[in-house]
Amino acid sequence: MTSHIADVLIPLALDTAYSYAVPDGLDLKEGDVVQVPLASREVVGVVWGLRSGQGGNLKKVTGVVDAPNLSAKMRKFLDWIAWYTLAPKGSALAMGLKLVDAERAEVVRVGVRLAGQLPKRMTPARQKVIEAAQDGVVRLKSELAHAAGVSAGVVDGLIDEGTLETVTLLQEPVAEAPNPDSGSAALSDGQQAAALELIASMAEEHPPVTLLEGVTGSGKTEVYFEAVAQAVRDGRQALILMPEIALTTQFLDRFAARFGVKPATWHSGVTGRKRERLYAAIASGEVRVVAGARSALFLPYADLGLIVVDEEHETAYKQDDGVHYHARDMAVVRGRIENASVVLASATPSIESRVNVQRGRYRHVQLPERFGGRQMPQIRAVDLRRETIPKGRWLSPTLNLSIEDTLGRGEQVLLFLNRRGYAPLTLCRACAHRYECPNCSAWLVEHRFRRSLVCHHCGHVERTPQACISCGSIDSLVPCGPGVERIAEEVAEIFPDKRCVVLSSDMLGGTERLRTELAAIADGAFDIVIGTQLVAKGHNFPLMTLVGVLDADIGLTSGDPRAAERTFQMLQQVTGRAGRGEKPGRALVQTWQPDHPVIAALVSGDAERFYEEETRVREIAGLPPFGRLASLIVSAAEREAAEAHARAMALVAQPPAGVTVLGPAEAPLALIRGRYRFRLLVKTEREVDLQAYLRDWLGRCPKVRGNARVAIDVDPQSFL
Ligand SMILES: Nc1ncnc2c1ncn2[C@@H]1O[C@H](COP(=O)(O)OP(=O)(O)OP(=O)(O)O)[C@@H](O)[C@H]1O
Ligand SMILES: [Zn+2]
Repeated sequence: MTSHIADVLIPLALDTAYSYAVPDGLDLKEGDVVQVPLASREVVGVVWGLRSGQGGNLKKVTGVVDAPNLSAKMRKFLDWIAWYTLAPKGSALAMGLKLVDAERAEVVRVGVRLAGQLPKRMTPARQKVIEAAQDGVVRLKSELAHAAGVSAGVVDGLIDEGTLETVTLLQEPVAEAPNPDSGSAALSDGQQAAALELIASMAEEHPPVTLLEGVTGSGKTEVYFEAVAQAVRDGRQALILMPEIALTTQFLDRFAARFGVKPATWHSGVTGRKRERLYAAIASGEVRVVAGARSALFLPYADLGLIVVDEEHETAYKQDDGVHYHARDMAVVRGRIENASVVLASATPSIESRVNVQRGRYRHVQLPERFGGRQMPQIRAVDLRRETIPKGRWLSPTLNLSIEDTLGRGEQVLLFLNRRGYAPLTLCRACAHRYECPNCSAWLVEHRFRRSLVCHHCGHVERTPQACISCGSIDSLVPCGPGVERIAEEVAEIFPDKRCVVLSSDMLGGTERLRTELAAIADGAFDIVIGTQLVAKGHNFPLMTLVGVLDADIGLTSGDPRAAERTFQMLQQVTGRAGRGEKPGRALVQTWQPDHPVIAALVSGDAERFYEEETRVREIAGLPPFGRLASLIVSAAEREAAEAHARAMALVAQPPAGVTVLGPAEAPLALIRGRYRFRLLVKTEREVDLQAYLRDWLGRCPKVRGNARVAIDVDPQSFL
């Protein structure tokens, strides 16, 4: 008799599957979720492979867990991610395995209703229950007891007597079925043509990746909704990935207007039983459309026909801890494995996706105009070298005039500054002490409203002191530079009778409050909105006609190779919030460098010029997507340990032709959360197998000792 061996992958940072003997009589399939012994514990894992063999001295699989089987496609996807990111396979699995926790498994709900037969012995309490149940409605036992004003025992007694009968209550569906033909949108000709192109491509034998590029306010959402409708008609599932799913009330309403119901949503705020039921319903195919954050990419779809990546250029798609993956790129991989169409939507696509169009790897569908004949905003640079702004103020006279003018017409203004808090740096006027985070190499940011100094990297908070902690002087602290709170103060002084709101991700009241405020802005409840990048993305504020960018240069000076691209995208997005309603919009961009290519391209409205220039710069420098990058961060609690290990790694790098290894160098953020960081950067030509080189190199590296760690980031988006 041949017995079987199961190779079981365990969702821990382990790179190989462990072998177990399959006990007689246990019928296992690949992808089954099982329980196995590991060291002295029992853990859950997934059968990654099955083979015949004796396995005499192997430990045995304990049993099968009642959780959806992980399909071959899903396992292939997870293997691929582990290969690409160099993460342990078990860590990739951990992202894909959201187990049904047996202890919290849903209790079947039982209801009762009148069956007719009277009890042999009638009591006043029983009489009350029978009266309360007279209407024949099915109620939970506890509800009926409550309605009758008796204890649950009385209800139980009547069940035993046959007076009441029990009925298993149906669970509410996790998500209702979207109707693809519910509120068919009246698309513009341009939208119609774009939608048809997407739909046609879905029927191809190997569905392509399409870049859906449309200017801000062109109505991309309505276009990809048509592709979603097609997936639903085809009986397949659709996934819409979004960077800020928690703030998308407007989006959910638009979905409901088109499909009759809201989509299922998946993000970290969906917890407990809801999460488990959703997971199971996605695996069974019951849930047809999911709108979710990047983690929704790891759900076990039964038959995925379409993936939309909305705002595909967003940095929020990159996960920068644990498994370092980019959800946009992994969506393309998953689409290929599932034979699903992939639509990347953006008004400001990444250079990567643009180049993929040029290389013929992606299709290109464009919407060059705004929906409903609306005009793009007029954008002007305000040259800060020519403006006289009083010390401690940031709004230029030119901007102030425009604000006044706009408010005078009863329209809305957005002031954009991508800095949270009151001031990015605090120093002592007496001794020049600068307030710095004890755990990170970063200044503490003053949050005046909370009366505290906060580290934006590790969350360290201290109360803003009355006396300088260094020299003891009283009232000597000065804020340097502006954050949104400080701008709000200035605005309140200049426009005292206007309704003003500050929006940033650290707002008190959290997501719930943000949602309310965003809706209030759309309804015109505020005159002036001051916000960080949070307000720049995706929102539709119909009354907003003026956008003022307070400091367009902030992002341009960082050493990040993507600084220009990021700044361009951000400015294009935020200025794109102006003039989306009936009235035309304009934008004023305060800058010290009006001739900078990014600012010049923005003002001229010639995005093409920017893309061409930036693509050329990347090509000459051999930067992505013309070359490949990986960053290795070595960190440790002691600076010497981190540096020594990074140096030891560099010694055995042995880069072959086409590969350059730079560093180690102290990372720009040399200390985060009490860990010192050194960085090695690998740069290769495009044809080089980067992963193979990295594996080879890591194989030669000395073992990490103590608390040192090496984090590998393929295609890094952050260079801090
Ligand atoms: N076919 C349509 N019928 C009615 N309204 C539409 C239609 N298409 C778009 N709109 C409206 O036009 C506005 C802009 O659309 P949408 O938000 O989809 O633009 P977008 O291309 O996603 O822009 P951005 O990239 O700036 O977020 C919205 O208010 C939307 O409701
Ligand atoms: Zn810190």
